[in-house]
Amino acid sequence: MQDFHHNRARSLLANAEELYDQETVQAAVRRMAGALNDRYGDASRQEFPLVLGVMGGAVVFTGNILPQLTFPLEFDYIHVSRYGDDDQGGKVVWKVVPRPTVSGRTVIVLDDILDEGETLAHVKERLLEMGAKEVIIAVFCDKDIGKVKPVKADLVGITIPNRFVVGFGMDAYGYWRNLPGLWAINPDDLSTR
Ligand SMILES: O=P(O)(O)OC[C@H]1O[C@H](OP(=O)(O)OP(=O)(O)O)[C@H](O)[C@@H]1O
Ligand SMILES: Nc1nc2[nH]cnc2c(=O)[nH]1
Repeated sequence: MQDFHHNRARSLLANAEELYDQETVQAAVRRMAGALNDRYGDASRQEFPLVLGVMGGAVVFTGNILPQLTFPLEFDYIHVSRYGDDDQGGKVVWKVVPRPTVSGRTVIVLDDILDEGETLAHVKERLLEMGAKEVIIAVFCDKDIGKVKPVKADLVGITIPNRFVVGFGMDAYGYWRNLPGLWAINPDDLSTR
């Protein structure tokens, strides 16, 4: 079984195309951190935002950007999944829901990707229902799908082409969340697109 996964993961990567290397990814994260620091770093604002990472895909983005934020904040996470181990989205499934601490707060949501926008539209709606004062959506990448999305990101690292990507926290069939750059899977290797 381990052979199967090892070989499948290797073959997916061998056929994939690197779209953005590690340096480009890190430069985008630095730009995003700078933008958030400009907005929330002013001591006179007296704010204490709640930063929420959307697990699992946002784990790498979150881990990279958090140490670059220079203002006081509280960190927590939620866990939502719509793709599972598939390359096409389904129903939004909540695995860890937001805690009541969101009430009355400025909530900065960190996620790896805005694709069709269903996940973050759901997340934003739930946070507002729970009494968040304001929900700021910061996504590492925004996929150019050529359609209007149900939610807009307030801050985007990289706008990417309409390809299924892996790396920097994102997986294909459970593989390659650990890549430091962003790679597009070969369409021939996708099961449903
Ligand atoms: O804009 P959408 O089309 O809704 O897709 C975006 C969502 O898809 C990914 O999560 P996924 O469901 O793959 O779970 P994961 O984070 O555990 O990989 C990603 O982390 C986003 O949350
Ligand atoms: N890994 C991965 N997950 C996604 N979730 C929504 N779009 C994508 C994508 O392009 N890649």
